[in-house]
Amino acid sequence: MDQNQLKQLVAQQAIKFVPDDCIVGVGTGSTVNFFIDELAKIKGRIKGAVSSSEASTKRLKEIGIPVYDLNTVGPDELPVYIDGADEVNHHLHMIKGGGAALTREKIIAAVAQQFICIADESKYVPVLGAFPLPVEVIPMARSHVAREIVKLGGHPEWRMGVTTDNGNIILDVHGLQIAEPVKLEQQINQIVGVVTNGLFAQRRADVLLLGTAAGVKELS
Ligand SMILES: O=C[C@H](O)[C@H](O)[C@H](O)COP(=O)(O)O
Repeated sequence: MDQNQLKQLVAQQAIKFVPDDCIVGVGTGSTVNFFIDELAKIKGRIKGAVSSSEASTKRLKEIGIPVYDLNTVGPDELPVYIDGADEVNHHLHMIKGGGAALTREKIIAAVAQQFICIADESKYVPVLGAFPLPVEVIPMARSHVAREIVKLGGHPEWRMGVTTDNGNIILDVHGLQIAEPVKLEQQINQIVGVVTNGLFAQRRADVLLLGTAAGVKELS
């Protein structure tokens, strides 16, 4: 099976976590795009979605799924958030933000009762950090944040030409072997000018659906 087939497989499995009549949290990325295709097949049994990016919102609307403003949706109405990851470890800590949607993703993940991560097996790693850690930064703070990240041992690189849905820039931090994800997530978020970073460790996934050649493995 190729990578896209594995992504489709986990997207199909994720549907079983979507209760009837609910509002479902929808992430961003190529794996989630397969999930949106699956949602199209069951759209009659859900109320709608909240979305973590303009790109996912557009896809959801195209297939006729109503997209709610998160401010009008409480945790009781949001049983599940489904999203991909760039890397995930056995604690279900993740690196996210390869598609620059990390901040809205983290906000929806904070509200949802359950976070289901869907990923193909290439994303499953023993130690996070080979994938450069995305950090969303207020544009005027770019150089300051970059200098502070160097003090933490990282090598930040400005993702040129990319503006997030929130009007900010992304620094991709190379060279980190992330032994303590919760601590590093906090340290980077404390730098003035950082909106948030792509470590999802304080709020990790509750369930990982991992697409492998032998089928979908469920870890929790
Ligand atoms: O900003 C993007 C998100 O965090 C994605 O969920 C992540 O990059 C994984 O995307 P993909 O499913 O395309 O590998």
